[in-house]
Amino acid sequence: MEGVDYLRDERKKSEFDVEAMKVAWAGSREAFQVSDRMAKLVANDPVFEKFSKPTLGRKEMFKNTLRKAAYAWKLINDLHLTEEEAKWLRHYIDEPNYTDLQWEMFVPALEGQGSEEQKRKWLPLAQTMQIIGTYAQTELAHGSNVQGLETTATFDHETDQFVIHSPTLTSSKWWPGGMAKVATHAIVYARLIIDGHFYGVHGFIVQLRSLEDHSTLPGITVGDIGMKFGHGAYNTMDNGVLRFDRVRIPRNQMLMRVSQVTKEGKYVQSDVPRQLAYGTMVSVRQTIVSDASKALSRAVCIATRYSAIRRQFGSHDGGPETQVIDYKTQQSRLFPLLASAFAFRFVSEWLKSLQTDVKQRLEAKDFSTLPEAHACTAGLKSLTTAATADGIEECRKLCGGHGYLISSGLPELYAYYVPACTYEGENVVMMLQVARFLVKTVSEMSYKQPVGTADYLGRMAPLMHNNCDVQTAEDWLNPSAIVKAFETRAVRMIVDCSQRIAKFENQEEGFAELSTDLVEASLAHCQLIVVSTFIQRLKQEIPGKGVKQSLEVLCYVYALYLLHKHQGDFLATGYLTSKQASLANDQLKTLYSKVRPNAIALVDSFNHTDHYLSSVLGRYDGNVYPKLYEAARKDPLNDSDIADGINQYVQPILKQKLHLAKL
Ligand SMILES: CC/C=C\C/C=C\C/C=C\C/C=C\CC/C=C/C(=O)SCCNC(=O)CCNC(=O)[C@H](O)C(C)(C)COP(=O)(O)OP(=O)(O)OC[C@H]1O[C@@H](n2cnc3c(N)ncnc32)[C@H](O)[C@@H]1OP(=O)(O)O
Ligand SMILES: Cc1cc2nc3c(=O)[nH]c(=O)nc-3n(C[C@H](O)[C@H](O)[C@H](O)COP(=O)(O)OP(=O)(O)OC[C@H]3O[C@@H](n4cnc5c(N)ncnc54)[C@H](O)[C@@H]3O)c2cc1C
Repeated sequence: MEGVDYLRDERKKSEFDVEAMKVAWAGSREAFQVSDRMAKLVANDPVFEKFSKPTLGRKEMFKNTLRKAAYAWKLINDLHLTEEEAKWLRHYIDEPNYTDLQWEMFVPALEGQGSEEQKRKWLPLAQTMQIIGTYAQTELAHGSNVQGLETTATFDHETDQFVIHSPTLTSSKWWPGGMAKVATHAIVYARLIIDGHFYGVHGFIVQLRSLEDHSTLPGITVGDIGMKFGHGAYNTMDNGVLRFDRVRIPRNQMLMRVSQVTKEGKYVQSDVPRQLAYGTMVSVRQTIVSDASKALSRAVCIATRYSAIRRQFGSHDGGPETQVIDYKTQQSRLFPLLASAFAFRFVSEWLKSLQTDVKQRLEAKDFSTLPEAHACTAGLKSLTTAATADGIEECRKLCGGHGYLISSGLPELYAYYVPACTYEGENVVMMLQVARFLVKTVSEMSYKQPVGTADYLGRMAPLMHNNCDVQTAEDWLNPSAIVKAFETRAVRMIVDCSQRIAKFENQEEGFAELSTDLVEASLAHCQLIVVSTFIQRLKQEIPGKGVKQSLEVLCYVYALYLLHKHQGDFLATGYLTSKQASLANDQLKTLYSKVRPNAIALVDSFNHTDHYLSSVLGRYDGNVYPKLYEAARKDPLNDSDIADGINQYVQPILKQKLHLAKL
């Protein structure tokens, strides 16, 4: 039997309706149709071919990506694609480039932080790509600490302009995507100075390049920051360094939704919180959570299909060896990742709806849910990107030696994905933001009832004193037992930290001293959100034979896997006995055997095309070995029998050996 037959047999074992599961994964039939259409459009167009990428040099690779981005823009216009379709099209092209910054950061920054007048002027230009923008916040010496940025924007009364300046080497803008070679404009974050007084960091629209010939404008020095981790992965992007030598921009190019500077040089703070200036980061963090489920599902799809094809040991009387997916150890590494992909998918949908709600409230001048939205996006960004990056690497290992080949698709995916742990808020820094929110919520509870994702903190008394009543492994198949366990663990960890901080004379010092425990407490809170969201999603109608049941199994796998992984927390907080933790682990093993027959169908439900996966190991048809062989044959080193350099550097050594032998 060949890999093709193995996957065919696996698909026959499925206990649920795969087409219905595809819809559940996508969120709705319409969402499925849009993404499916765009995936096929990209996969079937030779312009978007990407197998040659690993063999290209940096310049060729960059140019190739520019060509694809230009072609994609033409398709978007020629085919009159909707915003949603265009987003999926860019996603499936699967090459980081300047358009990510244009659509995910530059346009949202104009939308979220521009005044109505500024939006009228700049948005049409950006939306039609008459200008190309980037988001220039991070500097050589400051990224996480936004208030520590050094670039200055000094108001000049006489000319009614701001003077944008890089006073030091360390103030050079460093990292912004698309900035080195493509962006014509940037939203530059700088310290606003009026009459020698500092008014905080604000965003300014600054033109970097001529719209006529693309040359850099006077006073601007811009370039690429150099090659990044992984060959093809993120090197299609021109992350840049940028310096300003007293560049002048009109006053009305400071983003003025949150605060304004008048012609007289007066600083006016609107009646909106200054944190709204960080709004672009909040909205991108939500997109990053959604992207995590896509990246993890991609790695899991490859590792699961290959695990069903790969056989090692266990052959008796010349029969076939055991499929590696049947090893319990393989299942215990793979199936929690499969479950996590679904969990992240559902939490990202929930986060999107939370954000829509916050946006509507902001328009009505209700800012009450802003801190919670910030904590949720920051925390879930951190949780999902960390788990996804680790998960991709685990999938690579699950594929044994072949996982190390570029043709497996996994090394490039990892290298492309791992910076998500750093950009848009370094993950530990983000978890500390969650901790601030939680500690503050606890400290305000005497006069303010916690709501939303923190409402369980308001049920502190019972949660602090109750004990788990699970007695059998079966008892763990109960959503309320699971939620109660996660709530209790989180509440006890948060309260413990809060009480210990309160003992410090200086609360900031206490927070810093306890920061490692606080990060763990924040993680417990965020895991509770993901687990609860999964459980809530299952309360909704989910059509299709066996779909809901399969998702229920995955939900339990996700929750009990976390419980097992963090059993130290659950035991230390005194809610569980070691016997109950061990029963959870027993149940987890039973659940793996329920996932097993459905594993291939579950990864088919992601609806990933072979083009998107770009993996010989993850091919839909399972024809792995012939295609691995074919891919290897295509390596440039195999172009000739005697490679360049052999005659020059190897033959002389061999000949020298002959000479020595004669002696
Ligand atoms: C191809 C890529 C693959 C996948 C990508 C997929 C999708 C993504 C799409 C596109 C992206 C493409 C490529 C990535 C490009 C990357 C871009 C970037 O990285 S841009 C730069 C991002 N930088 C950061 O995120 C910096 C992180 N730092 C901060 O956010 C803040 O400074 C920090 C939160 C650390 C706050 O520091 P602090 O000094 O404490 O804050 P401050 O005094 O300013 O504020 C205090 C007060 O405000 C609260 N607060 C902070 N932030 C927010 C917020 N955003 N909203 C609401 N409230 C906020 C803070 O908690 C505090 O509150 P309290 O006073 O304690 O109550
Ligand atoms: C691929 C990529 C693309 C990017 N694109 C852009 C872009 O388009 N525009 C842009 O402006 N920026 C961009 N960035 C920059 C990115 O946003 C920053 O790198 C990120 O915000 C982290 O900041 P940092 O580099 O200053 O890390 P640092 O803050 O210096 O982190 C270094 C270490 O210090 C720790 N640390 C920092 N502060 C604390 C604290 N208070 N408590 C405890 N530990 C702490 C961190 O946990 C980390 O371990 C990009 C970065 C990458 C990698």
